[in-house]
Amino acid sequence: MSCLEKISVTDTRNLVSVTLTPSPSINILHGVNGSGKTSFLEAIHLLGTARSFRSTKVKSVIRQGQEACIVFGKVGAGEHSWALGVSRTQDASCKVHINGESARLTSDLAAILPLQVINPDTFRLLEGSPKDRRQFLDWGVFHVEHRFLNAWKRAQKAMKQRNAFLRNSSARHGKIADSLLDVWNVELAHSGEEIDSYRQSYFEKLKPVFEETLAQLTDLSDIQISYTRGWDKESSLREVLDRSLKRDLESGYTHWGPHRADIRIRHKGAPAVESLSRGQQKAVVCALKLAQGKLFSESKAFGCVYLIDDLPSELDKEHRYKLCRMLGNMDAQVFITCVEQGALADAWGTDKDVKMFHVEHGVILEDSVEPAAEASA
Ligand SMILES: Nc1ncnc2c1ncn2[C@@H]1O[C@H](COP(=O)(O)OP(=O)(O)OP(=O)(O)O)[C@@H](O)[C@H]1O
Repeated sequence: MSCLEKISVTDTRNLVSVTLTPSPSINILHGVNGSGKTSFLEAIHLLGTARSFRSTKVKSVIRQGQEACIVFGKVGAGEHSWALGVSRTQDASCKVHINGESARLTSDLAAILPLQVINPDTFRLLEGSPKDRRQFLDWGVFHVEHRFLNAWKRAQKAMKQRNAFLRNSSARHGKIADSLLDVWNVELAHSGEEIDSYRQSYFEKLKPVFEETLAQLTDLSDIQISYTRGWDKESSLREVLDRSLKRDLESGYTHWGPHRADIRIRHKGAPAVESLSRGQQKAVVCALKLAQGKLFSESKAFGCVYLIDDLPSELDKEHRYKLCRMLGNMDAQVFITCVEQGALADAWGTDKDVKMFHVEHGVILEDSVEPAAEASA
């Protein structure tokens, strides 16, 4: 599995200077509200993506009064090991180092430290916009299909150019304009079909794993998930782009394409968000995230790292413990936050390497091992 063997965090929210040696399996961070638990997960996220999962404004992540936040980590995956370093400064600049060398692409970080986040935002998979579900889907596709990123970039570029053309009425006349539009239509149609084929084949693998995971987690039945590609399933994207040109010109943007893909999640035929309780919704979104982690580790020689903020919230004891055991059985390193130390204390058997950390005013200390346990060790 991909495993964070050591991490040092400096000036990230209320964490002044924290160094931890986590368990390769389960790590629990407990402490009262505002102590710095989520900030620690955020620091791991910075290390794996150079971004926060809480805010698009990097300034809010840097400790007040400081110039930069810095996170270092040592990551082991199979036989390989990497030293990662990420720093973000007040002027929004970003420095990424991989094994001492400066790296340009944050996608390089994501490939080394693949992260799965489960937090209150994860509910957006049900209640959010198609963009949230596309991002979820594309995380999986990106990690299993290396050609996806290139196709995605090509589609983004072609879409941007096509939309600029649609909006610019003075540039829309004459033969040159027609041939330019044709170039972008061809490029968008080509890359869009390619993206769809990767998404479709990933979704076909994800669906049964999701259904099996959900059945293990809850007795909820009648949940259906389906993939829609973003344009009429009977026609090629090229045909659809040509057909919708008049409408696209009127509104100044491209109506159909891979940017409209979505995953539909329904319960008894209606949108799941409308009929499921909050706890049932959490079970569904957790099953989606767990399924994605399982597929990931099947396709790679290593598993991903889970960041789970406030695991106990919304779940009763039975579902909480089921989720914990399923996480424990996965090929994954897990970081969980909770308020009460006892909330998850006996969720795993003694065979699991569980480390508990107490978080208080931005200081994180590993819980001392019970004297009795020490004596018998
Ligand atoms: N840029 C910053 N500089 C310094 N402190 C900050 C900054 N941003 C947030 N804080 C403070 O950091 C503390 C830690 O917040 P965090 O969200 O990590 O707490 P938490 O332990 O996850 O709490 P909860 O259980 O309520 O989710 C809070 O007291 C917050 O006010």
